[in-house]
Amino acid sequence: MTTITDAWPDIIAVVPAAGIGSRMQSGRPKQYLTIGQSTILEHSIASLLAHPAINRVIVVLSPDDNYFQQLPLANDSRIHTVTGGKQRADSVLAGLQAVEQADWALVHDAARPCLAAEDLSRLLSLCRHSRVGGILAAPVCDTMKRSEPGKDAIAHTVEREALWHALTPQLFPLALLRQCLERALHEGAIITDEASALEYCGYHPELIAGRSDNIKVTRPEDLALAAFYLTQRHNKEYA
Ligand SMILES: Nc1ccn([C@@H]2O[C@H](COP(=O)(O)OP(=O)(O)OP(=O)(O)O)[C@@H](O)[C@H]2O)c(=O)n1
Ligand SMILES: C[C@](O)(CO)[C@H](O)COP(=O)(O)O
Repeated sequence: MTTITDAWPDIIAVVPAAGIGSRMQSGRPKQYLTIGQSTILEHSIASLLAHPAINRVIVVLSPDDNYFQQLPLANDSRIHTVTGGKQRADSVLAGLQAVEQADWALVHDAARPCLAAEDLSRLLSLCRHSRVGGILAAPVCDTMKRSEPGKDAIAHTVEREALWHALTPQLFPLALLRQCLERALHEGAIITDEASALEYCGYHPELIAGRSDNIKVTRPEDLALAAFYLTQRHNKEYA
């Protein structure tokens, strides 16, 4: 039986999908490349809508996007679209500013199609006890080097204890995230994920250890890896 305490707060998902995927070197924006019968964007959104707490998604599109309207998603009443901006953070803020009412904002890259249900569930549990929110992240396993400025030469090794790869989704109180992003961008801060906007404003978001196969499809070799992970996950053949 579902009691009041089991009810989820009002969560809006925002999916930044307005990039051009230049590092992918493909003929179309990478979020519209296909794995199996679906685009990377569709896989990413499906992983969110598979959770009972997520029933509203704002997809942030490039003003030049000619692909989204061709997808079945375009007719899904749970999904709305807005136009993005020059940088990822501008696109995320555009999505957040289009939200009239929600308690929490869950931001997930369109380019991360391999999100596991158990990781999403563990991240979402933050909204039952956290006041700041947090992110999925994977502990660094390789030795990390910093290069000499402008040279492919090692300056020094970076201590990897307590070093994490930030992933998405990232989950924050909507009002707090919107306020921090607006301030950080207005003040010219370099913001590459939502957590960095909160850090800029003095907050310390929680880290939720997530699977390292929640990859962001960024370079050409990532597409086959994402297909492998999705095949493994769904025991289906994604040709
Ligand atoms: N102005 C931008 C830039 C990026 N993104 C989205 O943010 C996510 C992560 O960004 P990234 O992997 O850098 O995507 P691109 O910017 O498209 O890739 P590249 O930097 O190679 O051009 C992607 O889903 C991308 O579509 C966005 O919504 N708006
Ligand atoms: C948000 C992110 O995926 C966390 O690692 C990453 O910062 C996106 O960076 P990008 O250069 O916009 O892909």
